[in-house]
Amino acid sequence: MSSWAPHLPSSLQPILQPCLPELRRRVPRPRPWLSPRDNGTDSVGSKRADVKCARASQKSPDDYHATLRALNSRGRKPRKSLGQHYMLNSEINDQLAGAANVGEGDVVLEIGPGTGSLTNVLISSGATVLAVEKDPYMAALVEERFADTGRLKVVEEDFVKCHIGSHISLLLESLRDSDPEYKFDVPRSSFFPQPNVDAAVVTFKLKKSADYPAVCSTKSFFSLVNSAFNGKRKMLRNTLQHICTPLEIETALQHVGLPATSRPEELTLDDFVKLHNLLVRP
Ligand SMILES: C[S@@+](CC[C@H](N)C(=O)[O-])C[C@H]1O[C@@H](n2cnc3c(N)ncnc32)[C@H](O)[C@@H]1O
Repeated sequence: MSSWAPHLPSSLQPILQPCLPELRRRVPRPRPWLSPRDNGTDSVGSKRADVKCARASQKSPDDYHATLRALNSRGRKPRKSLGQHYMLNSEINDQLAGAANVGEGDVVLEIGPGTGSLTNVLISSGATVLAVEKDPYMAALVEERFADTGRLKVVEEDFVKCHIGSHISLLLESLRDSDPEYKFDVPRSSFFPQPNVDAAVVTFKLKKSADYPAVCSTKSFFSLVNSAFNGKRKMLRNTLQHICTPLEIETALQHVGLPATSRPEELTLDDFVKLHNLLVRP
């Protein structure tokens, strides 16, 4: 029998590829969606009909009452410490899945599924979802909700600390200088409980290594940029003192054609690359 090889979205391939052995172990091979007329064939036509059937059976509104019912069923109240603001607008979840171009056969990593409102849309789009949820009550709730689909594996862990997280940190490195594309606003009234700010959806495209600026060490480059922005609005000659002396920083800034009093928000990516290559020896 051939091993299960889910189609990975191209942007996630470099990241999820190393996780595939683990995904194969943890996520069961998706069960076929059985429609009443299903005759066991695996033709494209029957697959489409099956997905349609799954969509119809999966769709239930994740509105205010359903969310409250789900939380009450576990005796839970939203926890501020876990940022638990649940999405009440299924149209926004549809738009989210659309913005990420999620389709049949994709494998999606969802961090913090909560009650599963977005999970519902992802699974209905034909994706297999690997969800990492820190709250054990929500992990159990979402696992049960989609148990019969065979398309969800829940890992009850803190994403920041879990094994898959270490692979994804590579992804985040690639996103750091990748241009985000603004998609749409999500008003605060779409969430329960309502947060104090509105949200926005942005997409990122991973850069290929060839697109990266030529720095002698990616690690030390990101470390320098992080230190610079940690002291937001502070002069670089003060925030980078753990790398070299204020005089050396001022001299390097002048070499790049910048004032000795420069602050991080005044530098372009190219300026940071030049500054790094002057200050950090390989
Ligand atoms: C803002 S809610 C979003 C829930 C769901 N996606 C929705 O739109 O309704 C955030 C979810 O992430 C979970 N969460 C928070 N921090 C987490 C972490 N470090 N690792 C995994 N899950 C986390 C919370 O328990 C919660 O279920």
